[in-house]
Amino acid sequence: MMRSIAYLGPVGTYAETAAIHWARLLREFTGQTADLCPYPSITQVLQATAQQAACFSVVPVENSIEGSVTTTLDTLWNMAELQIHYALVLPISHALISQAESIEDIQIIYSHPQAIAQCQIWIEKRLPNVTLIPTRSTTEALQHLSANAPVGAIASRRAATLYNMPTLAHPINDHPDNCTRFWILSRDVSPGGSYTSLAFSVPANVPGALVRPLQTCAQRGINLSRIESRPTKRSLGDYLFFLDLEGNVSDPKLQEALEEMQSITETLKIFGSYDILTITSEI
Ligand SMILES: O=C(O)C(=O)C[C@]1(C(=O)O)C=C[C@@H](O)C=C1
Repeated sequence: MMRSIAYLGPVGTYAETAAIHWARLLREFTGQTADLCPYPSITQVLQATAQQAACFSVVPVENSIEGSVTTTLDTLWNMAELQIHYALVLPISHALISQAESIEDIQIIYSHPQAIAQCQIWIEKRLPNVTLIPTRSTTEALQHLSANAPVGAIASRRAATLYNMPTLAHPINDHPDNCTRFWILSRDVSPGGSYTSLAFSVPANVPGALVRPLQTCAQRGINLSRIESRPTKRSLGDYLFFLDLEGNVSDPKLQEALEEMQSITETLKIFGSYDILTITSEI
């Protein structure tokens, strides 16, 4: 059966690279083939699977330099249907792409805010007066390039090749080991694995409101590998908490912790248990 994988497009994004790797892994694991469907925003990528237009959504969730991709976390919180099947960690290496004669000629740089943030020090040093304009993806930025305008885009070298555009500098990310974690989500129950992700809101902003849910894990020796807070958007100072735990939902210890957590949180959403794969091969 042909399946479809939704990703943040257009063709040439880092999310597409993650989706291509996922299509390969899916073929290896299950023998199933999949076609790739680009969407213009992360929200639409997630909605595609929630609304059954796609079987999987591939979305960035965290970057080693810039931290969380907040659109992914905020959209998932409002979407009960999706479960994480795998996490893929990909190396991210940015290029400055432009038809300008030299780097110093560039007056405007377009890119995805995450990519701009990952190259802040380089931009400050080489182009301190440049105007930075956010786009919905790194390859969307390439659409603004022109031979007659002093503009540049930050995207991958793969994107530069695909769109036949010159690379003026590479790599320009501020840290060489830059990598982004992507989640592969589906409506099906997650397969299980070494990590469990969840999010909760707390009943009231009172002492212990956060510590009590965390203690359910600490008391059972369950390691917390990540915690992130996001505003509930209900009122200032009111937060949701996203946790990654080491362990599988089916572990009795984790089951007990989650049952207790359920009783002391306002809303608890469990996004499933999955394994993390680090991708080093090129596509
Ligand atoms: O714009 C892209 O190419 C994306 O795939 C999005 C995205 C992100 O949102 O984090 C993915 C990886 C990089 O961290 C930069 C941008």
